[in-house]
Amino acid sequence: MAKPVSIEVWNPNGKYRVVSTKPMPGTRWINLLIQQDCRVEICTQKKTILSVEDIIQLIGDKCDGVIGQLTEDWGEELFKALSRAGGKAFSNMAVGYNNVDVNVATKYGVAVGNTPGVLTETTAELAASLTLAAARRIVEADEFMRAGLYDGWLPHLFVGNLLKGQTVGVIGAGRIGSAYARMMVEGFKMNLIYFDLYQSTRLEKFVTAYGEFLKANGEKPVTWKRASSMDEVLQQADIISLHPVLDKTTYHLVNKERLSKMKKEAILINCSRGPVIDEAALVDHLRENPMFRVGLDVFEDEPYMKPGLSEMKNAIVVPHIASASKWTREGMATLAALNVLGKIKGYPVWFDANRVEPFLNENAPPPAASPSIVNAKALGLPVSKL
Ligand SMILES: NC(=O)c1ccc[n+]([C@@H]2O[C@H](COP(=O)([O-])OP(=O)(O)OC[C@H]3O[C@@H](n4cnc5c(N)ncnc54)[C@H](O)[C@@H]3O)[C@@H](O)[C@H]2O)c1
Ligand SMILES: O=C(O)[C@H](O)CO
Repeated sequence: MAKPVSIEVWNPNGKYRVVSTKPMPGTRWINLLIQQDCRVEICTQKKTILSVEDIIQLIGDKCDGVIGQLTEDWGEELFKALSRAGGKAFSNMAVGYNNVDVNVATKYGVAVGNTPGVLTETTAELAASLTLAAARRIVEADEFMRAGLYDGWLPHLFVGNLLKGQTVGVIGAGRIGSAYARMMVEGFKMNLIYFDLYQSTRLEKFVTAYGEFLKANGEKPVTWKRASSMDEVLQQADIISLHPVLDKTTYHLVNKERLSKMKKEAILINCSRGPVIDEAALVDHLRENPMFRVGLDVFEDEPYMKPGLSEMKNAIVVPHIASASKWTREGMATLAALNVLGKIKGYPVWFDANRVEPFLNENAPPPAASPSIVNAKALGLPVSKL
């Protein structure tokens, strides 16, 4: 029998019981739920990753909806428990939902929400930060300084890579991949090569227009290319940033063979999901190719790193913080809460999950809709443009 989990309760007399498996940033999300007659219970247990048993306890006998986290395993057991408690809504506080078995949720009639859009720029900015940190060896140089090793300027000290004029490769040019591509192209005048299952016409138009602007100003224009295979990106790019969803097609997308196709001095960035890279193969590659560098926000077996990774000087590692800006995290909490609230209240689903701004405006009430429900079609939920 699992130990009881500690909770904090808001609006105890609310009609609908909504559980959040973690305290989330800001208070707007709590207020929005309370205003719509919800009793909000927040798990305050000092345990980073809750087990399935912990969450079943939190769900209890009566629960209308749950806001959960990407560290939780939302499959048969949890959706069964939620459905048994009368629950009809779940939302991840994340855009990625590879921790959720959506088919199982649909089977139990539970809507599954996620939080796209609000984290696009914040996540792309972290990918850009890792790119710069890796290119200019900032973490190594910082450690060197703090260790008291600096005894004067030297021509060879921490020489890194210039980005201007080099080629940035993006795998998965969706919301975040495209935002990152624009930052690198516009900010550092890099040429773009990308691979995605779909064409990103907006991104291509952006690079073309910026190239024309540069040309008109007497500068070398930037260029773009849509690669016909991922290997083309790996072979041609100097910087490669991974932004696909994690699913069966992207598991170990970057493996030993693909690493060997990349330039010896390339930089690989991953702010998508850890299992997109075969991390053990990456450690070997880093060991054998000291000029190859990586910037990683995500890991295959989070919270752990594969043996050897933490010792590699040519790796920069941060703990899954890509969406960690205050505005974004508060916005994610709001979108997740509104996903759950919308289903509970019987509201329709918002017509475009990418246009979430009306839900984030603190000075106006949000639309009466769920911002983003990934199984809306399968559940036959109505769609609305309000
Ligand atoms: N590190 C973090 O904190 C963090 C933050 C936000 C998102 N993410 C991750 O980033 C992912 C992408 O988010 P998004 O909002 O840009 O999603 P998105 O759906 O807009 O973009 C994903 C893109 O990947 C492409 N894709 C899918 N399979 C592919 C394949 N096999 N090869 C190449 N491209 C493929 C899709 O066509 C799509 O364009 C999320 O699913 C999540 O896992 C991580
Ligand atoms: O998928 C997501 O949203 C991230 O991993 C956390 O922001």
